Amino acid sequence: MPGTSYHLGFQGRKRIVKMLKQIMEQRRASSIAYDDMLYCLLHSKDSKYNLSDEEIIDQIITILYSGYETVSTTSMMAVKYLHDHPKALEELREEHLEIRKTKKPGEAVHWDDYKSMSFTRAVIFETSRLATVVNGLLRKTTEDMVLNGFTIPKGWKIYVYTREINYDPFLYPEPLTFNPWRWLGKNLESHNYCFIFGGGSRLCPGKELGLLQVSIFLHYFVTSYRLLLH
Ligand code: HEM
Repeated sequence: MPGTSYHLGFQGRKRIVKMLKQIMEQRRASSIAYDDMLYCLLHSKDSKYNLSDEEIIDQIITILYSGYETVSTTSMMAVKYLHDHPKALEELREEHLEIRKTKKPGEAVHWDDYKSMSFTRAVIFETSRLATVVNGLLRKTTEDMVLNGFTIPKGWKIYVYTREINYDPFLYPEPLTFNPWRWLGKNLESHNYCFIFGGGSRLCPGKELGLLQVSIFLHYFVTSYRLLLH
């Protein structure tokens, strides 16, 4: 219906599809070997992986949307929570200043540095939980299912509302408090109720990339800037 967000979303999608079709035409007419995903999808050597234009466009839109909105919102909310919780900000800064001590000025951080950022990872998980950047997961029943006495018929689409799980006081005591320390040493990430990155065979394929991007953003943010209260 015109005027609704849903309608605007559809219009936006039409514009992106048009742009992607133009880019694909230009790429097909060009002999340049681009080092990106669109090039790989257009030039798949194995016919088993050949996708139609429509499927390629769907893949690119999925990656653009899933990879952009999640990482940018998590980074923004982490800055907000750190601003509101100076102790957490201080501990995070210490973790990153320790890493900088092992580097020359301007030297980039490496994979091992990223793996050592345990408090940073806890800050990101706590941010994702409290802000619930992704509200829920979509699934479809492949057979009749009985849950708590209710039958969900085969073929129904289900929305698993993960905010409800993220705020469950039995799983996360004082659920509305920003407490990154709750994630340290307890293996909460691998519990079967932790759906921050989804679960099962549809688990977010960009999980580690997303965590890496937010960690690197926080590294430069806390080692290059100071947050002041006004
Ligand atoms: C903090 C960052 C991110 C969060 C919190 C996040 C969260 C999620 C969640 C909850 C799902 C649904 C999984 C399920 O249904 O079980 C998902 C799916 C997906 N994510 Fe992420 N994601 C993040 C970053 C990324 C990045 C960086 C990429 C790629 C560049 C990405 C690509 C995808 C794709 C392609 C899917 C669909 C997978 C499928 O349906 O099989 N995500 N993500």
